[in-house]
Amino acid sequence: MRLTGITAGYEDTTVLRGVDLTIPDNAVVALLGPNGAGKTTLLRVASGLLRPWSGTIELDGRDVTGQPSHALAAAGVCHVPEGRGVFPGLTVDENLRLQAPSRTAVAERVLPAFPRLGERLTQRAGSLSGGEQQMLALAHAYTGRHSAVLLDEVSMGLAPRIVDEIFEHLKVLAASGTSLLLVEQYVKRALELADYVYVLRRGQIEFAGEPWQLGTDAILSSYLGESS
Ligand SMILES: Nc1ncnc2c1ncn2[C@@H]1O[C@H](COP(=O)(O)OP(=O)(O)OP(=O)(O)O)[C@@H](O)[C@H]1O
Repeated sequence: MRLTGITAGYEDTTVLRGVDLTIPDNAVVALLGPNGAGKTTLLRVASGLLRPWSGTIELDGRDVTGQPSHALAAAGVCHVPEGRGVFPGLTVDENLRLQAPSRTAVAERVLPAFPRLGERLTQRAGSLSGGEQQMLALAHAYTGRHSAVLLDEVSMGLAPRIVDEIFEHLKVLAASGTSLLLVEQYVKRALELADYVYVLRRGQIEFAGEPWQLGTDAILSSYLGESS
C-alpha cells in the first residue's frame, strides 16, 4: 500500500499535511509520533474511513483513492481500530462472522490461533475481559489474506502478559507475509518487529527509515516523549 501526498483533517482543522508512507509487501512498518500527531487520522485515511482532501492511495498498484471503507476492506485492507474494535452486544461468534468471509475461515484460521475465543463463542463480546476483547478485535487480521493490516494501539491499556501475547500474534502475522502498519505505544517492541519506521509530528513525516537509523533511546524519548 502506498499513500502519497496525503492532506486530510476534520472540518476546518488540517491534521495531515502532505504525508507519504509506503507499506511494502511482506513488511512491518511502525508509525510513531507524539499524541495528536495524526497517526489515527492517517490509519482512517488508509482504510477509507476518512476521505483525504488531496493525495492518493494505492493498493496492490491500483489507485483506490476515495473508495469507501467497505470497498477497501473487500480489496484487502484490514483496520483494527483504536479502542476495542468489537460489537459488545453481539456474541463472540457473531463478531467473528461479521469479520470473516466464511465459517470455514473462522474454523481454519481464527480459532486455532485464538483457542480462548473458541471456548467463548456464545458469550457477549462486551462481557469478555479487556484482553479477550482485544484478541477478538485482532482476530480480524487472521480471517483472510489481507494486503495490509492497520493496527491502532492494539496493546493499549492491557496487562503486560496480554501485551506479550498480542505481540506474539503480530509476529505470527508478520512471519506469514502479511504487511502490517503498526501504531504502538510500546515503541521498543514495535521497533523490534518493524522493517521500516516513520515518525509523524504535527501531521508531517519527520523521519522515515529503518529502525536502526532512528538512533538511541534518548533520541526516541525526545521524539516521542516516552521510552517504553
Ligand atoms: N473527529 C474529529 N474531529 C475533529 N478533530 C479531530 C477528530 N479526530 C481527531 N481530531 C484531531 O486531530 C488531531 C490528530 O488526532 P489523531 O487521533 O489522528 O492523533 P494521534 O497521533 O493518533 O494521537 P494519539 O496518539 O493521542 O492517539 C488531534 O488534534 C485531534 O484532536
